[in-house]
Amino acid sequence: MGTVVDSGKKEANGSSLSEKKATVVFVLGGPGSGKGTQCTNIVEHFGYTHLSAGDLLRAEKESSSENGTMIQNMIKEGKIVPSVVTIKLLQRAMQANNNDKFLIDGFPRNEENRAAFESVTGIEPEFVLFLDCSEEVMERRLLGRNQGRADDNIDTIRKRFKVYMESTLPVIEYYNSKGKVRKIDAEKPVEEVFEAVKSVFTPLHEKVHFFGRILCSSKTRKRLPKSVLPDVPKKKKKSLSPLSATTPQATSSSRPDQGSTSDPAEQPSTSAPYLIPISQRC
Ligand SMILES: Nc1ncnc2c1ncn2[C@@H]1O[C@H](COP(=O)(O)OP(=O)(O)O)[C@@H](O)[C@H]1O
Ligand SMILES: O=c1ccn([C@@H]2O[C@H](COP(=O)(O)OP(=O)(O)O)[C@@H](O)[C@H]2O)c(=O)[nH]1
Repeated sequence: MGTVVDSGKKEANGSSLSEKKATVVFVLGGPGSGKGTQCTNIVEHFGYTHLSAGDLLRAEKESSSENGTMIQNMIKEGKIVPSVVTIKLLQRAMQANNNDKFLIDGFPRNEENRAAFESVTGIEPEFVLFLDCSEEVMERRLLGRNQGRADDNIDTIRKRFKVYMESTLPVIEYYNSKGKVRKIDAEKPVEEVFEAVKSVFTPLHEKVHFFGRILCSSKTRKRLPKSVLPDVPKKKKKSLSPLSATTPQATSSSRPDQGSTSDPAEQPSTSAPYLIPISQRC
């Protein structure tokens, strides 16, 4: 669960996020990829608290005389608000909530956001849900969103795409190099995207720890896509190729767009097929 690397980090009100042992999942993807839409579904099914960095900033813009104008200008220009402001809002929201599972939507947007969040809160994400979508589809969705947002116009949308490509994709690459990215095809209809999202979250909530490994129930195993599980030999017979087991990498890859990790430490046990290393998240 969202690794707490430092229990000494305190927010202004004196209580520590680390003490809450918060599980954090970052939800990333371009503007209009469907982050907010899928977060709503995840909240309903898996009991997370949804924190949209953009929503928090928009609320702060309305209430803060100190930062209101700055936030308004940054959003209008599609720029990234300084980490210190966004992280304070996220910390406050997490502290104010009794839940210990948070979906942080639309953050971190750049390397500075990422490093500052980890250093200030002492929390690393459990994983990063990456909603992958083409600019063409995202642009169409944003222009049809109709929520009266100051940044859903074609000029600002183009600027947001540029910032996303230049600043946010490197963050996704960073987490991918750590095996933490779960990539989803976000161009499909909402329900189909959520089916894929569910297959990422479900094992996390049904796992049973067993000597440092995760034991999947056969029920869970039946629901998992074949590609995320190692092969299960029907009978105990000698394999011609002991290294031929499928690696459970359907939703995670060594780059967001391709491939899989080849780290032997990350490979599943082929001798005990129902026991899967924790790092493979079932
Ligand atoms: N899979 C989808 N297919 C079609 N439209 C979608 C899909 N997901 C979201 N939308 C719509 O696209 C718009 C942007 O979605 P939203 O969840 O607000 O994206 P984000 O939070 O990533 O900016 C909304 O109007 C939403 O209803
Ligand atoms: O961590 C964040 C999240 C959002 N924003 C600003 O808020 C805008 C809207 O972000 P949101 O996530 O609400 O919408 P999206 O662009 O993903 O549709 C962005 O373009 C940024 O200007 C920011 O500066 N930092």
